[in-house]
Amino acid sequence: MPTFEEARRIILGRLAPLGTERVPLPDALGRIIAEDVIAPWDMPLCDNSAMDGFAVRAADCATVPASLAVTGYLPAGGEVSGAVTPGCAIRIMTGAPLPPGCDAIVPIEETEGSDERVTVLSPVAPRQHIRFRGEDVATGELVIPAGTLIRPPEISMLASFGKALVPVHRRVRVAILSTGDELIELGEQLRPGKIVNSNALSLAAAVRECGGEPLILGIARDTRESHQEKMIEGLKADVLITSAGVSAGDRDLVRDVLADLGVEQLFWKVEIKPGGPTAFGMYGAKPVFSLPGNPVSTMVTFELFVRPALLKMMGHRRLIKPFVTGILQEDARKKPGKVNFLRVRVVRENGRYLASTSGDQHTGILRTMVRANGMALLPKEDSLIPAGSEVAIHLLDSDLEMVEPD
Ligand SMILES: Nc1nc2c(c(=O)[nH]1)N[C@H]1C(S)=C(S)[C@@H](COP(=O)(O)OP(=O)(O)OC[C@H]3O[C@@H](n4cnc5c(N)ncnc54)[C@H](O)[C@@H]3O)O[C@H]1N2
Ligand code: MOO
Repeated sequence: MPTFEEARRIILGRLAPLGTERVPLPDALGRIIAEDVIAPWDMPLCDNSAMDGFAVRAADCATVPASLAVTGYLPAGGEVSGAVTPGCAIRIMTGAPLPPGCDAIVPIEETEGSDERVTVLSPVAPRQHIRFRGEDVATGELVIPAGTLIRPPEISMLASFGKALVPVHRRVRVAILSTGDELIELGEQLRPGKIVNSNALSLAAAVRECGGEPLILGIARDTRESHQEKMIEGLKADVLITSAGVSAGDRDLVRDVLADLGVEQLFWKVEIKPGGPTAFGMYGAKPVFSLPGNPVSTMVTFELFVRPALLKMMGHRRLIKPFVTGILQEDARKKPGKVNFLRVRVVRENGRYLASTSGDQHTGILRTMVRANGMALLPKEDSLIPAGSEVAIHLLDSDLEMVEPD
């Protein structure tokens, strides 16, 4: 039985980034850029003013106060019409192109005067408050290397260089199939023995959260025919995730039917709890994840196995959430033999992560997952991890690092 790290290596070893597409710039947020971006022109494109004030010749202001005649006005977006001549200044706004003849900008606060004449009050150094052509990026420079995650700053840079369409790795299309006769869909009348197909929705949300496109296939009933029909549909997507029907029950048909359809199983069962019965296979180049049905196990195994896989397929290089070291706040007990992921509530105090159990750790208890914002790794052979021990924790949400305003 593989450890969870071995299982993840098997999965990632089989996957490669999907192809690329060109998308409108506003839609590129969160995607991975697929080609290097080289600056097609200098940025800024011309020398311009960094301040609202006056374009001057520094030599004219060698001794202050210096009185100069105002001979023009250049707003941002304005066109240069005349030069700054000796003894003169041009009123200029931030971003306006520099008129010839000037070699410094004096901020308005350092002057006084009327529309016709200005008095410069403070000493002026040549080149002050000028943004020079190409000082940000020069033509031909590599500004965004392929493989970069597109965030608002990359959007800004791409927009500045006129890139209306951006080459990015494709979003992964992920088919989600729930299995089981006990399932009803959200909105249907609930009755004893039936449960809402919540896994389809939590999985779709998790897929969307990491940038993929979920395709919910609905419910396969506990017959081979129903499984087959839905799985054939699901295998048309880039990835198929099934939930439930993967342990030892007499109706656990998932692995059998997948095998009949030509999915090569690479592992079944991983040395973890929750999530032990997870299976993984490949259908050609397409990964197929068979996650256990308990909603908690479904979400934990998504985190450990599916998220890194989807990220890799979408061109990401950083695939795995890091562990932080936390301090366990109470004793934790487990059976030896498997790594356990303890659902924990983590708080940050004086730079340390303090982790308390979020409650009953049975896999059937969903509330404990809702309360958790981390998963603490309890080592395979331990049976008692005493309060005060250091544990490795995967943080599940970034909200933890935020603080409330005073
Ligand atoms: N004899 C054994 N029994 C079980 C084993 C085992 O090794 N031997 N493993 C247990 C473990 S661990 C888990 S986890 C579960 C996983 O079982 P399955 O993946 O086959 O899932 P089911 O038994 O069909 O369902 C488990 C549980 O989850 C509920 N469920 C299923 N689908 C959904 C859904 N779409 N949305 C919400 N909830 C769902 C289902 O009703 C069950 O309560 O097996 C143990 N048994
Ligand atoms: O894998 Mo099951 O999730 O241990 O309960």
